Amino acid sequence: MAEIVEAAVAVILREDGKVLLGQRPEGKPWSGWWEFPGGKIEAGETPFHALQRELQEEIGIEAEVAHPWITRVFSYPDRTVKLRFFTVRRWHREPHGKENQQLSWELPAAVNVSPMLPANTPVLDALQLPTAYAITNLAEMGEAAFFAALDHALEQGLRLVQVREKQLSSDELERFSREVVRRCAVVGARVVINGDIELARKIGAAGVHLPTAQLMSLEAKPEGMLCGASCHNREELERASELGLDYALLASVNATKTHPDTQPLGWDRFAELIRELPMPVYALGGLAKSDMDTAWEHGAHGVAMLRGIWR
Ligand SMILES: Nc1nc2c([nH]c(=O)n2[C@H]2C[C@H](O)[C@@H](COP(=O)(O)OP(=O)(O)OP(=O)(O)O)O2)c(=O)[nH]1
Repeated sequence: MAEIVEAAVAVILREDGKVLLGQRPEGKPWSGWWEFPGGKIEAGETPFHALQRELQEEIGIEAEVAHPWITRVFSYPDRTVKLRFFTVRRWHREPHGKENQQLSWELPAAVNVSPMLPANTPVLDALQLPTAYAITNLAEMGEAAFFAALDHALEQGLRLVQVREKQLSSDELERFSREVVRRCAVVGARVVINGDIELARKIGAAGVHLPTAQLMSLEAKPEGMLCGASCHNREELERASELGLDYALLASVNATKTHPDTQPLGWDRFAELIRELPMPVYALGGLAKSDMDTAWEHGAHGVAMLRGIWR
């Protein structure tokens, strides 16, 4: 079996949404290709220490905090790499190329430098998922209050919404979903439809969100659309990873009104369950935007909300 190289890699995120990319210097394999700053984890080093050392050596910064994010395994012709990604939102000093390499701040949705190391393409897709994820709550709010809250949340920056309204007839669901898609499109927000791949395609939604039963029975990820799933345990998360889904929701972090009898996971169990997964995972269950930092600290991509977002 080919050697497995483990690396610690930093997604350094600026407040304007841009991430820092660097060009691999002369003399290294794949020189000239663009990558996230980082490098090999040496014997005896933790991933976090390797990250700090590489950031210091390559770009002269110190991460103030670095949160574990996703872990991706990729096979190059000569080696397999296991890339442990961290997000870094606060750091000390200004990054500069200490190895004479070019650096560039880029929007994940519109990267202007190339070529990118091939392992990183899905990572740029994952970075286009916003950190706040909303689930519709028409059932409890009624249409007028819901649409007012949706418009307000979109104005405040919401960019990803799941339509989940199990009480509606199929006609009502189509009508409601079309209206959500229409309002979201105005600001470029994406919509996923719970459980209905056909409806998602028919109305031009960005994708579909699979309830757990559908996740476990589906044989392949639906093509050409954003696709996530609801998970409650490691087995379901691994299924989502095998299918190559774009994200997962893991519930329930706290006790919720919708599922009062379910034993909540709590943050430590949440962090344990999502370790080393290749796709971003949102924390769900009794959470609000104010829980974002705690979610990041525990490895989540962000927070999914059914009630907390509409207040
Ligand atoms: N740093 C980094 N490495 C990546 C990324 N994507 C990706 O496939 N890789 C691969 C390239 C390498 O095979 C491996 C990381 O090793 P590296 O060559 O950057 O590590 P290093 O700086 O410690 O290298 P070296 O001087 O010891 O040769 O992971 C990425 O975004 N950043």
